Amino acid sequence: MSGHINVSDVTLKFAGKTAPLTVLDQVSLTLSHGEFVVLLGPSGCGKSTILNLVAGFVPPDSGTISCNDRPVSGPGPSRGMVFQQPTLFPWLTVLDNVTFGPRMAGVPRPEAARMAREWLERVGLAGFEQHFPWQLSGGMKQRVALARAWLPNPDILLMDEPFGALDAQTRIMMQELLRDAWLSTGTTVLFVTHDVEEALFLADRILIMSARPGKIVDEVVLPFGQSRDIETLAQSPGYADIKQRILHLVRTEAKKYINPI
Ligand SMILES: Nc1ncnc2c1ncn2[C@@H]1O[C@H](COP(=O)(O)OP(=O)(O)OP(=O)(O)O)[C@@H](O)[C@H]1O
Repeated sequence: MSGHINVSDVTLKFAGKTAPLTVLDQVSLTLSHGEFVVLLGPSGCGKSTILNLVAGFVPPDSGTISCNDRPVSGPGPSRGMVFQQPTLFPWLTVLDNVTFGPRMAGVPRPEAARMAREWLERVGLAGFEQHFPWQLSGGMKQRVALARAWLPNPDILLMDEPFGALDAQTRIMMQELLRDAWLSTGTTVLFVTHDVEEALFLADRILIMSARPGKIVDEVVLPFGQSRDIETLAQSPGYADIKQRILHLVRTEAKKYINPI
């Protein structure tokens, strides 16, 4: 099925100083087509590693990962990735950055440019096609990264704290932009953040991870519906209780780093 992610019993170890470091311990999670799922958990618990596994950048030591019912054996165009740093090519214009992937995949330049202009307009960058990355603010660069990730129409977007480096106001605008784009495309999104309010605005479902070795320890399904207003969401019934529950879960796990059991 398109946009479906299945991570089953995945364990991953990295080489440590003296012994292998178990980063993920029998992690399982499933995302349905079009779902927006946020991973929350203490620093170092393996959130980015889960994205890297689903992206196909690293293989698991054991367990299986499949997307669209096919085993993941490497990166592929059905899975886009957005990082905290926008990683644009500094020597290419905005338009050439956004069309780079499709052009490499053989899409004719005029067709790639037409699609890129559509996406640049959607992310509020019409008129900036010929600018270079150094002429853009951090938020504008991240808009370019969003347009670039969405242009090939991926089934799945993997987002690793994409707004973590932005100021509070820009961050809110980017969250609204992302939610609108997600609602209109139906792309499945797996999103990593440390920000509980960001998770509450964006997600259908929040998965809470334990301290390392990472496991999924809890799941919160958000009852706020599709239509969310970032200014008034906090007044929704249940918001304060859900936020408190999530903060408690995340803080409990984070404290295990400070006071390991
Ligand atoms: N390539 C690697 N080689 C060795 N260790 C690694 C590698 N990548 C990640 N790690 C270790 O694996 C653990 C999990 O890293 P990961 O980046 O997935 O955590 P995270 O939950 O995303 O953290 P943060 O929230 O701080 O970004 C960390 O202890 C990290 O040092």
